[in-house]
Formats: sequence, structure tokens, C-alpha cells
Amino acid sequence: MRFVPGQRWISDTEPELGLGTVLSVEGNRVTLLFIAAEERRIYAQGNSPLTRVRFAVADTVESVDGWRIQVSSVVEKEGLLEYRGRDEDGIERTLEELDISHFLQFNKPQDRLFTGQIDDAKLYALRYATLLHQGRIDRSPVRGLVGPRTSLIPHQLYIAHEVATRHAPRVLLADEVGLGKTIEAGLILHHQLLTGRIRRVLVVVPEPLLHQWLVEMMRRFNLRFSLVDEDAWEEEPNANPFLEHDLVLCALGAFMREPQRQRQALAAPWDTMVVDEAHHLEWSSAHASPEYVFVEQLSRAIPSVLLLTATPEQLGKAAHFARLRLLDPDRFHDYEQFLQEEKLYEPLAHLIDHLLGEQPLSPEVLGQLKDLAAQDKAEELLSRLNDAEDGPAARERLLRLLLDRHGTGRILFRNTRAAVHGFPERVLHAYPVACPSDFAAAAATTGEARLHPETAVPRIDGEIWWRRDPRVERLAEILKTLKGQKVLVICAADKTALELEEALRVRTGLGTVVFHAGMSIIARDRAAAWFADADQGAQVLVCSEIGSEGRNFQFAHHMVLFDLPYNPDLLEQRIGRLDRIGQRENIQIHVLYLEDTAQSVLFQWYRDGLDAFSRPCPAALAVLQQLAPQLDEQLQKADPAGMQRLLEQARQLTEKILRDLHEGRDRLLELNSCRLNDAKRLVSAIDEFEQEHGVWDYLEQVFDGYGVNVEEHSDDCYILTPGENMLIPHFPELLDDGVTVTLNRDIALAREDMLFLTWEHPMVSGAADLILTSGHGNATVSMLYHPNLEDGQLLLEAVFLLECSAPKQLQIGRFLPQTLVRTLIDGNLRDVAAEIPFDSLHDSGQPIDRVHAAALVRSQQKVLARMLQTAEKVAQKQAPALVAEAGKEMLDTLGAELKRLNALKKVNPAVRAEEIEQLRQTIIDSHGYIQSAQLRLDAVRVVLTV
Ligand SMILES: Nc1ncnc2c1ncn2[C@@H]1O[C@H](COP(=O)(O)OP(=O)(O)OP(=O)(O)O)[C@@H](O)[C@H]1O
Repeated sequence: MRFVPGQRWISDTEPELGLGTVLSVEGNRVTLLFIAAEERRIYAQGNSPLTRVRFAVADTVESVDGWRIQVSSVVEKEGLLEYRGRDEDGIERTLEELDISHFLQFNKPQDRLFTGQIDDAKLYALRYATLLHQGRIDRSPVRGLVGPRTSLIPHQLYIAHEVATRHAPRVLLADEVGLGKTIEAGLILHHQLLTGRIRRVLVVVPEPLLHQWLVEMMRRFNLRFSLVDEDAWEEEPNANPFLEHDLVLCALGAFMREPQRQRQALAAPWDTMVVDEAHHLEWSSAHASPEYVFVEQLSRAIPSVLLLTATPEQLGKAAHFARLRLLDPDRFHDYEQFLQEEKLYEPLAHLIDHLLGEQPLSPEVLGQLKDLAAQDKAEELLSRLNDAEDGPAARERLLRLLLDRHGTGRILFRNTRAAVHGFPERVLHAYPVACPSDFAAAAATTGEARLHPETAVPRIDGEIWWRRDPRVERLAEILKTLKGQKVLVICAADKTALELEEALRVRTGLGTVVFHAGMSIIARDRAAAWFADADQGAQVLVCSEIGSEGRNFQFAHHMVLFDLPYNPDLLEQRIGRLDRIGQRENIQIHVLYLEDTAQSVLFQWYRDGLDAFSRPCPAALAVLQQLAPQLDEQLQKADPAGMQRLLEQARQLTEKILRDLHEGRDRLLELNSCRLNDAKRLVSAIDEFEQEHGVWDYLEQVFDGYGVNVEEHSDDCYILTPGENMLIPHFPELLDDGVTVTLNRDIALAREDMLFLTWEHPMVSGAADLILTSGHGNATVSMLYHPNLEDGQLLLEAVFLLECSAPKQLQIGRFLPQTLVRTLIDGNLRDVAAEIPFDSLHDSGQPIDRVHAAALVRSQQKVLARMLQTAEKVAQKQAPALVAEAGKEMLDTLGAELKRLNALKKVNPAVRAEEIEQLRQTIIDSHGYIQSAQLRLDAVRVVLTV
């Protein structure tokens, strides 16, 4: 290597710098200027990672001024090259090497090979492995569901898969409290973002849940949301913060305080909106709340909408209907009709139960099924229902068909504890205490205060209420017996929470902390975190109603209800803080109440009328709506006989409503919200995907190739640190002082400080992108051994990709993933790829250094160029069959889906016309893009056999 000022060289490790020019040579040091990148680099002459740029006859070269010549001869004068040839107008020109364009990059494999930029053979193997994995991930039916740091819970995966694979889904996720709606929404977003179906997401949540959402999205899904809050508006009052980020979290309250912010959100383009705790969107035929009106405006403008609520009917059936209307105004336009439709669900649910049973179906049931499936051309299925052998499969298919065609299943998902199973029990502990005389007046008012009288009693001689309230004394005793265990105390009013916490601190000396609506969000999050701290945190968290929504406190299993809410859904929300996924103990519910007051009436109502402490009671709200006048009367002034009558009525009504629900709507909902066999198949598919193609084997290859240090930490866990000689300055997601990673889902769930490395983790996808978008490993020379090849032969392996550059949201990868076409051309210009697979070529153990490799390529350039031409022809011949196969698969899959949607639409108006149109357009577009797929040479390897 002799460096002369004015020569052009290229950096092997940083080809993106473009062409460098030798500025000076002093002693052992050579200085290069990379004008395109405005970088100056100094190298040691002996072992610099540099390659001289030397074009050959017939190459086309571009000048700094933009004109090009095709080289006809090369002359060297005093160490500098001069190229002669004709330009595009046929005029003879001379181009000195100093005047070659600074922006030239040699990323194409053939360019890199012939300019002597030969990669390490390890990087070539890594590139090949990356291409294979990439294709496999693209094709996988569980794409998007593998990466999240979540347990594989069947009902959640079922919903996520069902919803995320739809175009612009608009659904209400209404699982019972604590069953994982946030997780389901996260899975759907993760899937759709990863597959490119969506890019911009707005999540609207109640203020207190902002931080929890932010953390949950990051730690479980690697999704970095930006919080738009008061600070954002204060910092830049005139800017629209919604235009700055793609993933945005914002509190509903923030919009309601300043209408200008609503306009800003409406002015920004979004692909998906998520609204958590959507029961806050109040609506009645007489009055729509401002929150409802605002979300309605957004939902008209945003294609995909996910509403989340555990208590869809908390504000009545009409409000529930109104929220469904947000999702699909065409389908839900008439409330009366909606109520009528619900009545039809019962007979359908009955028929479905017959199908699920194992008894032979009677002629009567068969007749009803025939009528119902009349539109579906299902005669063949119907004829096999009682078959000994084929019957079960036919029943399963007919079941799917019917569930698909009827009900609200496509728009509403609701899983219940009863259906999901495996939840702990709830154990009630009641603590009646005598009502002090000075509380009696407050407890007997007609207003809210009768349910929490401490808010209305005056100070006596300056003495605060809690010094006279026997509930506090009792509570202090309970807490002392629970010493060392976390206890969540909930009451209705902020002021009560604040004062009660003080009382408990004074009386018990235990570590207590308070959480109420008057605190800033940061203070609230801090309080929750202190309570969550297992070792040093507070034992008792006293919170007002604000703590009963959305928060995760399942690390505790004792809860004290200092009062009871009037609305049974709120009671369920409170219990749901502990009764959530992840709860391992039975839940101990301690209820305090003042005897012979409205509090004791309400307690009996819940315990003996609705049985609402021992399990969620989906009938409770409907029962309250019907019996509210009688209940109010008892709350006002209880009489024992009237109370017994009321409880009996409540019991009967609860039973009836539960029965109706079970037989009708809820039965359909349950079956539609999780088809257990499908869900289990998804779980197994994810397990298989993880086990079959261990990500670690691949990553070890990556880390080795790029110079990342790996140290064992413990089983399935490793510490990664940047190595001293990294191939690139920054490896994706690797911090300067290193990261600890795990490959084990269970460990990842327990140790959130570790990265959970899966095929979908940004470190893995970032590394794959890095490999494939750079030239790394795309040109190499190797000495290999194969039993059927004599030594001393020269072969050329060329790897092509059949690529289709289509918009990401079409997800063409499902049908035509990056498809690899491998050719191996021998000295007789024959393709021997089929006889000699990639894995059968073994490393000879004799590495070949770059200088010798480059010399070999130069000396064999003509032969290799001919081999490459042959390889291209061979690959081109294979392309049409691959394109045809992909086209057929696309038509089969999407065509069947279109047929299904069309059939569905006839009987189930929950299918939107727009969805059908979109699918039709997707088929047309996909067809066009698949036909235009092109082959591209991705990597070459010169093989010398030994
Ligand atoms: N698949 C899962 N893996 C691990 N943890 C989970 C999973 N699903 C849910 N959880 C945990 O269970 C708790 C409840 O989940 P989530 O908050 O999503 O429920 P929710 O239905 O939204 O609750 P709420 O009705 O209170 O809003 C959370 O702590 C969540 O992190």
C-alpha cells in the first residue's frame, strides 16, 4: 500500500463516509479527507482499514460535476490514476481520480467485491442467517405477539390476534376489571406498529393513569410514548405538541380544561386512538357530556379506535350503546333496535350450546340450525353434524360460522373471571361498629354524606372526627394484626383519606402513605411506588376513590373498605385493584360500617342481596336500576321487614338477570371473546417459534461479528458491553456501560431491569436492519471444503432477494416475504446450488487475508464476472414461479377473508362496508405489487475449494 496525496480510498469500516482523498502522508501517518461526510481521519499506514478505489475498463464513473464516463482505459501517473472514456453524449473525456464524485459508495456486493472490499467470512454467514430469519419472522402467524414482556395468557392473545390482524379495527375491550385490557391494547398496538399497519397513536387516559401507561408501554412493549402534559404546553405555547411525536399519551382532563388543545389534537393526523376508562364518556339521550362530544369528533377522524372499560354499562345501557355508536355509527344508530336485537341472542345461544354438547342433535335443532345458516351454503356441514367421525370438526366449523355471523362479537370483547378461571377467592370480613351519637345526624341525611358521615360531622371542642369514630379504632386493631403485610385502605372522599392516614400513623406507628385526587400526579405515583416497595415501603396505603381505578396493587391481598360506594361497578373497581392478573393469594376484603345506619343497609344489600363481595356481579347495576327506589327508602330509614323483602327481591332479580345474561348476550360474548382452541393454538405457536429458532444462537453470531462483549450472568441471562474494537461506534440498544439481558420469559417477567431479548426486541431487529442495510458481509472470499468438490476449484455463490417494495401497511411480507434465491456457479458455469446446500460447505479452517483475497479477485475478475452473469440468469428463471406462488397465496387468503366478510355483512351489520371496500382494494394493490417484485443481488462469496 503506497499512499500518494490525491489518491482516492474508501473506508472498509465506514463506507458511508463516501470517497476519501489522501491529504498528506507524514511518517507512518496518512490523513484522509472525506468531503461528502465532512470528516477528516488519520490512519496508521501499516494496518489501515482502507481500500484503494480503482475502476476497471467498462465501469461507469461519475465526476464531482455530475457527468459520467464509461471507462475505456486507465493510465497511472506518479501513483495517481487517470480514466479515459466517453461521456453520455459520446464525447471523449479524461477523469482524474481527484475529480471523482465524493459521494460514491460501494455497498453493492459486486462493487465491493471488485474494488477489493472483502469482508470477514463470519459476517457473510451472519448476513445469510439474518436473511433466513427475517423471512421466517415475516411469515410467522404470531408476528407481533412474541416480543412483549407478558405471560402468554390465552384470552389476551386471542383478542390481540383477532383485532390486530384487522384493517383499522374499532373495538370495545371490556374484559372484567384486572383481566388485562391495557395489555390487550398494548399487544394490538405492538403488532400493528411492528407490521407497519399504523404509525401514529394517540392514547387518552384519566390523568392519574398517565404514568402507569407510560411505564407499562415501555417496559412491556418497548414502545416509547411521549407524554403531552401541562409542561409541554407551557414550554411552547404556540406549537402543536401533537405534531411532534408519533406515539402520544395525554390525559382526557387536559383537553377538557382548554378547548384549544382539542383543536390541536384534531388537527394532527392519527392512525389509532385508544381511550382508557371509556365509561367516563357520559351520554344520555338528553345530554352528551363534553368528553363524549370531543372523543366523538376524534373518532370520526381517526381510522382505528380502541375503547377500554371494565364496566361498559356503568352509566346505563344507553350510554353503553352510545359508546358502541362511537365505534360504528352506521351499525348502532337506533337504540330501540339494539335492545330488540339483544332479545334474539337467547335462542342463538341455546343452539350454540347444543353444538358444543356431545349429544346427537335432534331433528328440531337441526332444522333450526339449517334456517339460521341458510345464507351460508352450509348444507354439507349440516349433513355431517351427527357423524361419529367427522361430527366434532363439522360442529366446530359451524359454531365458528354462527358466532361470526351474529351478535356484537366483532366489536365487543368481554372476558370474565368465570370464563378465564384460575383466579383466587375473595374472603369477606365484616366489622360492624356502633354509631356514635354525634355521627347519627350525618348518617341520617338524604345526601351522599349518609354513606360517609365523617365528612359531615362537625368538630366538637376542636376535636377532629377520627378521634371519635370507632371505625378508626377498629381499623387500627386490624392493621396491627396484619403487621408486615401490605394493606390497601379505600374510602370515598379525599379529605377522609388524608385525615385517616394521619390517624393511622398516629395510632399504629406503622408506615402509611396517602393517595388522593388533590395530590399532583407525581406525588401520587411516588406514593404508589412507596407502597409497592416490598422491603422498605409503606405497609398501608390509604386512598380515596381515585385509587380505585386502573391501578395495579396486586402485590397486596388485604383491602379495607372504610365505606361502600352506592354504585356497584365502583365496588368492583375497588376490589379489582387487588383481584388482578398476578394475584397469588386469596383476597381478604375487610369492610367496616356503622351499625343501624345507611352504611349497614348498603353492606347488607351487597352481601345478602347481590352477593357482590364474593365474586364480580354483572347483574348488579341492572338490579340497582330496578330497585333503586326501595333501596333509597331503606337507606333513608331502614325497617327490618322491608329490608328483608328488598333483599329477597334483589336475590331473585340477580339470579334472573344472571340467568338471562348467561343464556343470551353474555354467552355469545363469552364464546366470541375467546375461542379457547384458537387461543391455545396461539400460545403453542409462540412457544414453538421461540424454541425452534433460538434467538441466542443467532445473537452470539451477531455479537461476535460486531465485537460486542458477552459475559454470562446466570442461567439464560447475559451481560453485554461494547467491545474495544466494535465494527460500528454504537450497537442498537446497547448502553455505554452495558446491559443485562435475558432470553427467558419467566425471568423477564420477574426482573424488569433486564432486557427481554426475543426476535422482536429492538436490539435484535435493529441489528438485523444494520446488517441488511449496510454492506457488511455482502462480499467475501472463503476457502471451503466439500466432499464432492475437488480441491483447487473456483466457485461463485450469489444470494439474490426477491423483493417487493410495497407500502408497509399492505404487509406483503405475509405472502412474499423477502425470498432468498441462492445460486452456486461452478467453473463450467453450471448452477450446483441444489446439490451443494449452504450448510454442506465447511470452513477449511484456513482463513484468507484481505490482501490475498483481493489479489485473487483481481486476477480472476473476468471469470467471476461471467459467473455472476450466469447466476443472475439462473435466479431470473426462478423468479416467475415464486411470484406466481405468492400471488396465489395472497388471493387464497385475502379472497377467503373477503368472502367471509361479504357473507357476514348479510346477517351481521357489525361488519362495516368500509372494511370490505378496504379489503378489496388491498387485494388489488397487493396483486400489483407482487407482480412487480424484483430480484436484487444481496451478497456474493467467492469459494476456493481445498
Ligand atoms: N399477560 C400478562 N403478563 C403479565 N402481567 C399481566 C398480563 N396481563 C395483565 N397483567 C398485569 O395484570 C394487571 C392487570 O392488567 P391491566 O391493567 O391490563 O388490566 P385492566 O383490565 O386494564 O384493569 P382495569 O380494569 O383495572 O383497568 C396489571 O398489573 C398487568 O401488568
